[in-house]
Amino acid sequence: MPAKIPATVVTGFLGAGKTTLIRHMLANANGKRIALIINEFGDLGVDGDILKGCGDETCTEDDIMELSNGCICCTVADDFIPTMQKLLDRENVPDHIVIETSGLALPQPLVRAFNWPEISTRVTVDGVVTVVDGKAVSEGLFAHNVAAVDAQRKLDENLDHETPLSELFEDQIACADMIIVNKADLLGDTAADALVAKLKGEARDGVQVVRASHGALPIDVLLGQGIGAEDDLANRHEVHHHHHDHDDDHHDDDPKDDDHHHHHDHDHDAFESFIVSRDEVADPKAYAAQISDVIKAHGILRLKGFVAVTGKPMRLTVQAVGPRVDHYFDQPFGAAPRETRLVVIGQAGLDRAAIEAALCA
Ligand SMILES: Nc1nc2c(ncn2[C@@H]2O[C@H](COP(=O)(O)OP(=O)(O)OP(=O)(O)O)[C@@H](O)[C@H]2O)c(=O)[nH]1
Repeated sequence: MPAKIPATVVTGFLGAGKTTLIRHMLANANGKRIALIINEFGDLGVDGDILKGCGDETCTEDDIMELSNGCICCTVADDFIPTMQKLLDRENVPDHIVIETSGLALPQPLVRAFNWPEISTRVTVDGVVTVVDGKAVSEGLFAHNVAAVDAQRKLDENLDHETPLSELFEDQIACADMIIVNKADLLGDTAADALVAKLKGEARDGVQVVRASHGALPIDVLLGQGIGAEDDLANRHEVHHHHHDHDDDHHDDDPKDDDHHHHHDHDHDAFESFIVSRDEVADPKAYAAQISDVIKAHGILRLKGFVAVTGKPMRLTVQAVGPRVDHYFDQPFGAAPRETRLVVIGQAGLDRAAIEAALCA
């Protein structure tokens, strides 16, 4: 039987730096043929576009597959498994598969999907890499947004009850084989070391915790862990499910049963996303400041997309994680329509009309 193809799952909260890390990895692939599967939250394929537009010969459009919007654990049969099969049936099979989950995904259901008979004999989970926004986490947040997290806490009657954000974060840590404390450039050495030590204490035994800036890590550190995570699910507790569902002892490896069982254990409605379109923008710097104000006023967790700037053939890529807004011209619009489109992601209950109005002003 041919050796199984290794697949690495890259997970981590919204804006932690998953796409940046993958981009660095592709640019330094040393001839390894890597196929990518991307699962984004929000209908606008920003991460896919950024990766396809990066110009590295190692990431051609052919090697990037996007899962349709949605929660992986509920679309395994319709979306993930067929996508994997397509990839595995190619003549030119990849050396390695990298899967970027949405920042709001629980990694466990995805790892569990590797036990489905349709793919279990042909691929294995090489390892789960969890990217952490070091700056946000060392400030006591898992998203760089005090207002949103505080608002959520206030809604909680029982102080001990975890917020959906911290549940996600804990699940992503509990499933990790390697934790990347990213954005180390924004932390002092002392704070970075303290966070590494703290996460080492929280992670399972033997989990590596490493620091990085802009996801710059050697490919040999990230890939080739050889863990076989799908055989080790029982050790990757889903914090949320254990605490809140005491009848749940279904942590065996029957994938279909488990998938069904978890179908609605987590609340998809806890988060929402929509796209805002507008006409051209005159001044990129002023518009970035405007976006930052809107984010603060409305507790938006993540905002990203492309902006058409008057007189510029290049598109302006906008990336906001909490109130910190990055913007840069990355490439010409090319065949894509010359328009401004931004995806807004936040906890449910965003004031869409007001946000649209403020972003279009
Ligand atoms: N200062 C700093 N910024 C970073 C670093 N890594 C990523 N960023 C920036 O953080 C923003 C989000 O990075 P992405 O790589 O898109 O994050 P992501 O985890 O893929 O985001 P989602 O897919 O939306 O969950 C971008 O503006 C990046 O340039 C880092 O190490 N340091």
